Amino acid sequence: MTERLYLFDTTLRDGAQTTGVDFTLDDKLKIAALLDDLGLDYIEGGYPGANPTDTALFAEKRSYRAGFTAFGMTKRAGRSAANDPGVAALLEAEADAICFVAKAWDYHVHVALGATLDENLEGIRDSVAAAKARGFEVMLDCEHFFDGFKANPAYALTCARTAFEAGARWVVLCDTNGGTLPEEVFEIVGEVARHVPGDHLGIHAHNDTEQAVANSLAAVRAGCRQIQGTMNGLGERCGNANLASIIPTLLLKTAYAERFSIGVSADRLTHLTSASRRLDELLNRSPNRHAPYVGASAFATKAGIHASAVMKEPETYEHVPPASVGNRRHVLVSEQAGKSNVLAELERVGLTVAKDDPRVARILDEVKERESLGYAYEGADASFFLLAKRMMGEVPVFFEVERFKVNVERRWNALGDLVSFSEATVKVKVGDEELISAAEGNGPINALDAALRKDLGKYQRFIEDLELVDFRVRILNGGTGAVTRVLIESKDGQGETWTTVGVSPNIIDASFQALTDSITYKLVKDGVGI
Ligand SMILES: CC(=O)SCCNC(=O)CCNC(=O)[C@H](O)C(C)(C)COP(=O)(O)OP(=O)(O)OC[C@H]1O[C@@H](n2cnc3c(N)ncnc32)[C@H](O)[C@@H]1OP(=O)(O)O
Ligand SMILES: CC(=O)C(=O)O
Repeated sequence: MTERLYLFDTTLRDGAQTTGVDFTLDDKLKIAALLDDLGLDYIEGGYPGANPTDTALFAEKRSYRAGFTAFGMTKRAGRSAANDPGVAALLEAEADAICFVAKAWDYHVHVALGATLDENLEGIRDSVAAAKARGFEVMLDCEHFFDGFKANPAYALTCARTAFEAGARWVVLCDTNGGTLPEEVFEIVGEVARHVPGDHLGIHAHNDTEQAVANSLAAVRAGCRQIQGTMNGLGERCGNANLASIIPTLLLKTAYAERFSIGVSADRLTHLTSASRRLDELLNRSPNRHAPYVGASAFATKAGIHASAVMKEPETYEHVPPASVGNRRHVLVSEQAGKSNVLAELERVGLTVAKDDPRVARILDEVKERESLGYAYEGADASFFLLAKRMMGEVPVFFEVERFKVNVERRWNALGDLVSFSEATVKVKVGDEELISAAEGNGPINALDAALRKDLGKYQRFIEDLELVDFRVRILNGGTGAVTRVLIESKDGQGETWTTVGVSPNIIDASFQALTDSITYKLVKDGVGI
């Protein structure tokens, strides 16, 4: 018989306190739908009354499987809950649950609130009771609980007990400053669980010593049955406990899976990677490649010795199957690679070659030689595909670039503003036909890209839907010997994306290589013949 653990997501509330993150109402609705789809038990939407977005979010009834939760402060000292505008906004919220925040550290009560310890307890008691009387499921976040417990255990415990006795379903112990260590969390939660039943206790851990996940798990082992966290670890300062790490750990690691059950099913777990990446996409943030479970590198193998074993049995270097979290295995080709990496990568890009085929060793040598010059194929699948296909003699010469020219000019315009213009000219040969195109752009690469894709003769119709979506530049070696690596991400109308690489001491030249590789890849992948 397993015990139920409840997952509480605060991406939309504590996650909104992340530097650089601003949610619109539409973002919040999309993210809430993603979280609900995963099977979380509670979604904390925000703080009604604090800002127009959150007020609008809670102005209408939202229908989620999860308990939709409004967050806010307990009543202020010197007034009743009924006369506190902040509490009133919460009581009016279209929500299933209310999560109050209250101080649990005597020092904070004195310094931050300027209230007495009893006034703070009264704030907890009256606010919880008022929300409970209105039919909400009520929770209380005990802010600074662990620091408060270390300073004055009796008072911190009294705060927790007061909330429980006033009717709070959950009393959440917060490591607000994020400096508590797992062994301390374990010990303190164990102590609290002797006064408030564990199935009413939650943990809210911040990541300031990078142990928010470990602290949450320690709290569970010590008795807490609700875990608060955020997707991708968003949150104030260094973030909150990352639910994208906690959820698979609870489901896939025997020590937890045998003891506990959660609302996320094994089937929903396979949506985790896409949920994590969609969140980043909505926030316009690059996904963390190295994120456990969901990162692009979480199941990537670079070292030749590892790749050789992974090709025989993936479990040799994987702690869980990548598909269980909706991620995938990736065997990279780099200068750390052996033939197994090349074979795996060839297979992944759809090229089947026998291990003893002499071309495999030649491709590996070429990759290593090029990586020593600054190329990186780990993130440039399409250029690797073309390199391998070219070495097999399977890439036709669709077009040859005879020359190109780029002009960048800065000048005053008629309105008296200083503006810059870029113009490019490209001369290509397609079969026997010579074509010259010119184009303007908002920068030299943009102009070059536009000129190159303006007229490719008989191939033009095949590249009309090609679009450049990202452009990344890295300077290698530094100093006078510096070379530039450019990675270009392209996309087409079929929704496919691919990345190509170019390297040169000259950034325009490196970009041009990546651009021409991108066009060639598009033609090859779409099976365009000569
Ligand atoms: C640990 C956490 O993450 S808690 C979540 C914190 N989140 C946020 O603060 C984001 C949203 N907050 C806001 O938009 C604003 O702070 C508001 C609307 C809530 C309040 O704004 P203001 O009324 O201008 O107050 P301000 O933000 O300057 O200060 C907070 C006030 O709340 C009081 N307060 C803080 N915590 C509590 C509490 N748990 N119970 C009662 N009062 C509290 C403080 O003493 C301070 O009061 P003071 O102005 O009389 O000194
Ligand atoms: C409530 C909360 O976010 C904290 O104490 O960190």
